[in-house]
Formats: sequence, C-alpha cells, structure tokens
Amino acid sequence: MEKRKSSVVIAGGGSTYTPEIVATLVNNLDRLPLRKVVLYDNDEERQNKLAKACEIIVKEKDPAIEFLATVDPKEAYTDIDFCLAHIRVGQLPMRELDEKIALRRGVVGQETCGPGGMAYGMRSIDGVLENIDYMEKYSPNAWMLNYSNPAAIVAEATRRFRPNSKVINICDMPIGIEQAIADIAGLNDRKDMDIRYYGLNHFGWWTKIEDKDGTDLLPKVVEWVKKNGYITKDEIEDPQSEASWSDTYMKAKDVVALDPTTLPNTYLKYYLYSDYVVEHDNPEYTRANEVMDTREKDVFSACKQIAERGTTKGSYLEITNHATFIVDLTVALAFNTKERMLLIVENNGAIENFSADAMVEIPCIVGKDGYEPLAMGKIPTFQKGLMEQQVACEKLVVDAWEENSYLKMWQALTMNKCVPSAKVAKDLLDDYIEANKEYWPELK
Ligand SMILES: NC(=O)c1ccc[n+]([C@@H]2O[C@H](COP(=O)([O-])OP(=O)(O)OC[C@H]3O[C@@H](n4cnc5c(N)ncnc54)[C@H](O)[C@@H]3O)[C@@H](O)[C@H]2O)c1
Ligand SMILES: O=P(O)(O)OC[C@H]1O[C@H](O[C@H]2[C@H](O)[C@@H](O)[C@@H](O)O[C@@H]2CO)[C@H](O)[C@@H](O)[C@@H]1O
Ligand SMILES: [Mn+2]
Repeated sequence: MEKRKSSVVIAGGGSTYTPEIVATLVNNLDRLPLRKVVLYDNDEERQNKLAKACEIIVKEKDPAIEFLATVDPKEAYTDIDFCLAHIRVGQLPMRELDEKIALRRGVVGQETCGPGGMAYGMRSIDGVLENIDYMEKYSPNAWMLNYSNPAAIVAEATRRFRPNSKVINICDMPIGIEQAIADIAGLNDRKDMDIRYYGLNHFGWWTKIEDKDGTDLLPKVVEWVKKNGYITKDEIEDPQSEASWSDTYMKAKDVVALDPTTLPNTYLKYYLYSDYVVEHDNPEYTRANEVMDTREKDVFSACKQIAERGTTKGSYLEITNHATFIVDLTVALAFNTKERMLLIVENNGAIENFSADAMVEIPCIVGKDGYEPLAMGKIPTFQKGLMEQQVACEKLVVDAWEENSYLKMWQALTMNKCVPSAKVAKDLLDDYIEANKEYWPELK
C-alpha cells in the first residue's frame, strides 16, 4: 500500500534553518512522502531571499510536490498536516540588543539563558500563539512542531494559553550533545544509546547512558568530560566548530564537576559559571553579531547561488542534527513509529518530586496521537533546587506577559540565577522595556 503523503508549512520561512529543513524533508521522502511544502513568514523580503532556492531543492527531488512561499496566513495554513515552526520575533537585531543590554550591566547576555532569554520570551509569546491560531483556523487537525525560542517560556505559554492545541515544543541541544556523547563512548550514532534525561529546556542532566547491550557508558563518558568537556577526539584533532561553541562544549568539564554521577546540558554554564561567561564575552560583539556575520550570510549566499544557477549542484548547505530531529518527529507523528524522543512537556508527575504544572524536558514515546511522557522518578536536591528557581522565573515571565505586570517581570528577573540583585534586575527591566516598545505588552 502507498504511504499517505503529507503537507508541511514552515513558519518562519525566512529562518536560516529553513533551507536545511527543506533539504532534509525531501531527502527523506521514503520515510515521509510529501505532497506540498509551504514557507510562511511575516517578512516577505527576508523569506524571498530563501524561497527560490527552497523551491529548487524540492523540485529537484520531486517535481510533483507543490511548493509555495507566502505571507498570507490563510494560503499558508490551508490544507496542512504539519507546521514546523521556528519564528524569531524581532529577528537577529533584537537578539543583539537582548545580549548587549545584559552584558553592558555585567550580566550574562545570551539568546535564551538569563535576562536576554526573558526579554526574548516577552516578544515570542504573541507570535507563537498567532501561528497556532492560524493553524487551528485553517487546518484544525494539524500538528505544530515548535522550535521557536526561548522554548521554556514559549512552552509555558502554550501550556497555559492553548492547553488543548496540538503543539509539541522541542530543542536540538540534547541531540547535539548526545551525538558528542556517542562519539566519546565509541559509538557511531546517538541512536545506538539508551538514555535517561530530565530537566527544563537548556537546563537538564543525563542520568543513564547505555549501549544496546545494556553496558553502562556513563562513568567512561564522565571521565572524558571532566578533562575535555564534550569536545570529541576528532574535534580535538581537527576542530570544525566555531570558537564560541567549542568554549561552551569545553566548559561542560566544570559543570560536570558539580555532579559527576550525571552528564549536564552545556547551557548550565550560563547559570553555574555566569562570572566566567561575562568575563569572556565582548559586550560590543556578541553571538548575534557572529551569527549575522557567519550563518546568516552563508545561508543567504548559498540560496542566492542556487537561485541564480537554477540548481543545487555545486552549492553547499550544511545539514545538522537540528533538521534531522524535527523530521524524525514529523515521521513519528505521521507513521506512529513510537520513537523515544526528548520533548518539552507538562510534568504531571513524570518527575515525581517536582511541580505537576512545570514544563520539563524528558523522554517521551511519540506516535500518531502525540506523545506519552516517561516517568523519570525522584530527582536530587541540587537539581531540584536549581530547577525550582528557574521554573519560577519562567512562570513569572509568562505571568508578567499575561497581566501586563511590571512587578512580576521585576520579580522574574530578580529570581533568575544570572542576575545578582533586585537593583540590577530593575535597571535591566527598564532598559529592556525601552528597547522592546514595539514588541512587549505595556507593563504597568
Ligand atoms: N529550540 C531549539 O533548540 C532551537 C534551535 C535553533 C534555533 N531555534 C530557534 O529557531 C528560530 C529561528 O532561528 P533563526 O536564527 O533561523 O532566526 P531568523 O531570524 O533567521 O528567522 C526567523 C524568521 O521568523 C520570522 N518571523 C518572526 N515573527 C514571525 C511571525 N509572527 N510569523 C511568522 N514568521 C515570523 C522572521 O521574519 C524570520 O524570517 C529562533 O527562535 C531560534 O531561537 C531553536
Ligand atoms: O547561537 P546560535 O544561533 O548558533 O545557536 C543558538 C541555539 O543553540 C542550540 O542549538 C545548537 C545545537 O545545540 C548545536 O548542537 C548545533 O547543532 O547548533 C545549534 C544551533 O546553531 C539551542 O538548542 C538553541 O535553542 C539555540 O537557539
Ligand atoms: Mn534549544
């Protein structure tokens, strides 16, 4: 019997990740046959920089697949099975401000961690809800697979404001780290491992790494990470990553020292070593500048070349775990594969001694009806304490957005582990309000 063909819209069509996701979709037509690929963005000029190349990528694989790039929500969301969402409200220039405002006050300035992530959260909620509403209006049976950051705050907002919507919030970070773990353990692929992991988004720990024979690989990997972080042997011999990412992977050696019975998410460095991070960052040239000068330029110029030549032959587009993970998730939903995947979901007892209504990142089984979270048991005091503070911060940001509350946002910033005092929190808040006039609700 022929497999059912799916129709996919990519929300945030102008994203730097769109071409690699489109390419990965059409490289997997045997697993996920497609009848339509749509790009949707609210910035036509930006999306058009990528659209022609994406059309060529699709048509080279199968000219029968319909392709459309549009800024009309009705056209975009009609007759859709899956929405792969990755919007950035305010785009990269606002990320730059998020990072620089914090750093200029001596605080971690990062896309999703610390105050920058909270400012970004206040911008993202509206945009994500708007796209869910379009999807439900024009294709009520569709699923949204949502990468839009800051995923922790966005996930809390979707839990609270769209509790019955078919939205799954995801992150590629554990996937990238698991590939490094597999390399360190001497395995070819992260899917050769059985893992247990719990935490919040960008704030979690692996408690089990085993091969398929049940051999415990965690102690061996911890020994490596204590010395080299998640930098693999190949990467040491022939470095490929940008220096800023290598630093993050390397710093895991100091994070793991705090609990050598587990393996940490790299982004814990922002909370546990914020002094180190601030000392090593340049407030005049942050990661947003680096992304604009590298990934954004590279992706747009590859797409320009593909469009001018009318072919992908001879052009280079990097395909990463990021695209593979979201396509695997789409396949799991479309064809009931029951794959075990890390998702950001409501806790509801999965972490036994943690709030039921917290959005946590844990393994789930994914099939045609969505996901079934797996029980992760009780967690230790160190992790529980850190997570309680962080989840309170994330919930207060969503409270502030919902209630237009200056006080709740001040409390949220004060609660964040990267912020040293209520005074600094207030100064940051006033700076962010000024910078985000166009995007935040007016706080009273
Ligand atoms: N969850 C994860 O692990 C993960 C990993 C990588 C990237 N991301 C996130 O994916 C998103 C895209 O990243 P990027 O660097 O490619 O961003 P980008 O700025 O290149 O692209 C984002 C696009 O979203 C569009 N957009 C903004 N608001 C919109 C709206 N309301 N409706 C439709 N489109 C809208 C913008 O116009 C832009 O074209 C970001 O949120 C980023 O943080 C998440
Ligand atoms: O600074 P950026 O824009 O490059 O990345 C920020 C995002 O970082 C994570 O994604 C990483 C991933 O962890 C890594 O393995 C590799 O594949 O690159 C990705 C992004 O380039 C993170 O999960 C995202 O939420 C961040 O937005
Ligand atoms: Mn992430």
